[in-house]
Amino acid sequence: MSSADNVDIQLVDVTKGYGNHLVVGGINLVVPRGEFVSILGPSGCGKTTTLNMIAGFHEPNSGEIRIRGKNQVGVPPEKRNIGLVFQNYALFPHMTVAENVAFGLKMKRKSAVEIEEGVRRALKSVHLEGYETRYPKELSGGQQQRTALARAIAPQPSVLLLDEPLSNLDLKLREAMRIELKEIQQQLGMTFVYVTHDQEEAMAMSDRVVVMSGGVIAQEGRPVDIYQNPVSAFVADFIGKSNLLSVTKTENRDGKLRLALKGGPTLIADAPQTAPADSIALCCIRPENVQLAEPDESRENLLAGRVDKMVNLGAHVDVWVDVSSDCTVKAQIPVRRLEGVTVGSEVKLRIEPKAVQPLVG
Ligand SMILES: Nc1ncnc2c1ncn2[C@@H]1O[C@H](COP(=O)(O)OP(=O)(O)OP(=O)(O)O)[C@@H](O)[C@H]1O
Repeated sequence: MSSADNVDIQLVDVTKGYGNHLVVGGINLVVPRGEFVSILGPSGCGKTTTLNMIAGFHEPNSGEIRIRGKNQVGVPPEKRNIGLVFQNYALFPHMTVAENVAFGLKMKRKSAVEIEEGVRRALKSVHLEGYETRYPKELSGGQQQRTALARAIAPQPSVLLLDEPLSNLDLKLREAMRIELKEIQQQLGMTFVYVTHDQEEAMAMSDRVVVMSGGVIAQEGRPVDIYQNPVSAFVADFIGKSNLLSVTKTENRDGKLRLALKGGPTLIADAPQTAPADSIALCCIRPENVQLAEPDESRENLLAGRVDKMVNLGAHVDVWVDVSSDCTVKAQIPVRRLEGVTVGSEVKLRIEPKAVQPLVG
């Protein structure tokens, strides 16, 4: 945990409800300075409500929101030293790019020289030098979003809050902007809190991902850790692709966790065990961690089965293998490894114990 003076945002037991509907159910979060944090979750899980409370548009029912150590409850948005880039936070159409970017600096009553310098610096950060005199309608979607970003960062806020800022852009531009946003954030060294329902976006840009479900934090951590060690079926399913296989019996023998899958086959799991053996109801295996074994291979964690379905996706093939009448495992196999394998083939799958993640139901 970072020391207190290195923390930009802290949420302490924050709750928010509308009528008797609790939409944020007691959130604790610490965002250190310079971190890119994504709040990720399905529609309605409370992401925007959480961001709006940090911004000051909504007050929490209970708990504290601290920015750089100071409780912000009761402090209006314009006094919070935050920048905002929201999907619907449109540019002023009657103002040029430079005037849009100057807006926040003017509100802060900066001098003409400071405004000019601030606009120049912000436009340089987002690679829009030369566009100063254009109007928003003369810009592409990506350029408009970069202008909105420049407008938000020009007053040099402590923290930038972004709510689905890329969702109106087409896929190609969205992917390009992900890389650009991350680079800009790193160059500025500014704290970014980014709300999205797009797990790829969150994984690609964030230092840390906070997964929300039903108004609470389901898991938080580095993208790689969340991907490799989801703590629940919800997180495993929401982040990336996964096999979620039913476990009928769990046994801890010789220091190894043995999971009996529905229909008979057993897998050994070598993953941090976060729950008692008898509460484990599922295991998560990522399809890319399932390999084709040699026919004569003999070792632990081999599953024999019959190919049920194959979908060729170019570089790899998704292969569904029935390993019992009640259990199908999906594997992602490089095309070159699949010679001679067709639907109906008998195959053997190999899954490393560290790729088997036990989960409670
Ligand atoms: N002003 C309001 N009055 C009543 N209910 C609200 C209000 N604002 C949000 N809600 C409810 O709170 C819940 C969380 O909404 P929120 O916008 O935070 O979700 P979200 O995770 O950001 O979803 P999305 O990705 O769809 O924007 C939803 O069930 C929503 O209907």
